[in-house]
Amino acid sequence: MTPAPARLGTRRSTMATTQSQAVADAITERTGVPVELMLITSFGDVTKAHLTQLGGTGVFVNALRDELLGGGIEFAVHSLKDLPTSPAEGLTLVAITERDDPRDALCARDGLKFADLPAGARVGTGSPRRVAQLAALRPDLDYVPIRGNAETRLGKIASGDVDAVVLAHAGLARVGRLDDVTEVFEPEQMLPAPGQGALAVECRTADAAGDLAYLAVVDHAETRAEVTAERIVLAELEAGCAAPVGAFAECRDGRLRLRAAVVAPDGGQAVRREGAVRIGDFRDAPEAAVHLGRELAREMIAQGADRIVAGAASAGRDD
Ligand SMILES: NCc1[nH]cc(CCC(=O)O)c1CC(=O)O
Repeated sequence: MTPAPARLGTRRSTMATTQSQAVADAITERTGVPVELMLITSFGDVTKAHLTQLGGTGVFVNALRDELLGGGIEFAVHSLKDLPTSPAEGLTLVAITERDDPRDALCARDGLKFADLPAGARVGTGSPRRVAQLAALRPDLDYVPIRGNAETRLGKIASGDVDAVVLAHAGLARVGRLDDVTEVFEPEQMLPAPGQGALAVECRTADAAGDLAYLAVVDHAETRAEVTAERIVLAELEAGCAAPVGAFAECRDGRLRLRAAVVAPDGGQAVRREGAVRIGDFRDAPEAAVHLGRELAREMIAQGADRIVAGAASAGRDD
C-alpha cells in the first residue's frame, strides 16, 4: 500500500520551490512517502515593493506557519536564517538539512573581484550584517539598499544601477545563477548570517513525535550542532535578523569551532570572538553547541557587542 502523500507548503519563488522540491525528493527517496508541493501566497508576495517596511522575511514565514497550524499542510521548509530564534508555539523544527555552502558571494560587473572595484563603486545590499562587514574591508565603496529576489538584484548590475551585489552562495545555487559569482567571501573576510545555507523542516509538534516522525530522516547532526551554536549567539545578543551579527560554526576533526562578529554599520567598530569545544559523542553535540554559543556571546557582550547591536537597531533589515 502506498502511504498517504504529505503536503509540503512552499512560497512560489524559484528559490523556495527549488529548496522545497529538493527536500521533498530526499524524503520520498528515503521513506517512500510521496510529497505534494502546495503553493502558498503570502501578503509579502503580493506587496513585494515594501517588504523592508513590512518587517523583512517574517511575513513569508508567518504565512506558512498559519497554514501549518490551520491544518492546510503537513510541513514546511524554510531557509533557517529567515527564522526568528524564538520557537513558534505548537510547531517543531523536526529536521535541519545538511547545509549548502554557507558563504556570501559577490556578483560584480565585468567579472570584477571585490578588491578590483573602483572607489565609490555602488554595491547593492540592504543587509546590515553585510554592509558593516564589507565597510570594514572597503570603507571607500558606496553600499546601497536593494530590493527584490536574487534574479531582480542581479538584473540591476546588467542595467547599470549598481556595480555589484552580495548574495548568499546557497541562494544563487538554488536559482541557478552561480555563473554570476565573481568572488566568494571566506569567513575571515565576512561571516555569514547564523544558519545561512541550511534549511529547516517544520511541522506541528504533535506530528513531530507521531505521524510525521519520519521527516527526521533528512536531519543532519553536524549541521544542527553548527547552526544551534550560531543561533544561540544571535539570541543571546538579543539581535534579530536585521542585526549586524555574523556567526559561523564548523564541525571538524571532532571539534565544533565557532566564530562570531558584531560590526557597527559603518564598519568602524567591531567585536570579534572565536571559540571551540571538543565533541566526543555526537549525541552530546546540541548541548555542547548551546554552551559554546552562550559563552561566546557573553564574552562579546562583555566587550560591548550589545551596545553595537543596540546602536544598529534603527538600520534597515534584509538579510
Ligand atoms: N532573506 C533572503 C534569503 N533567505 C535565504 C537566502 C539564501 C539561502 C540561504 O541562506 O539558505 C536568502 C537570499 C540571500 O541572502 O542572498
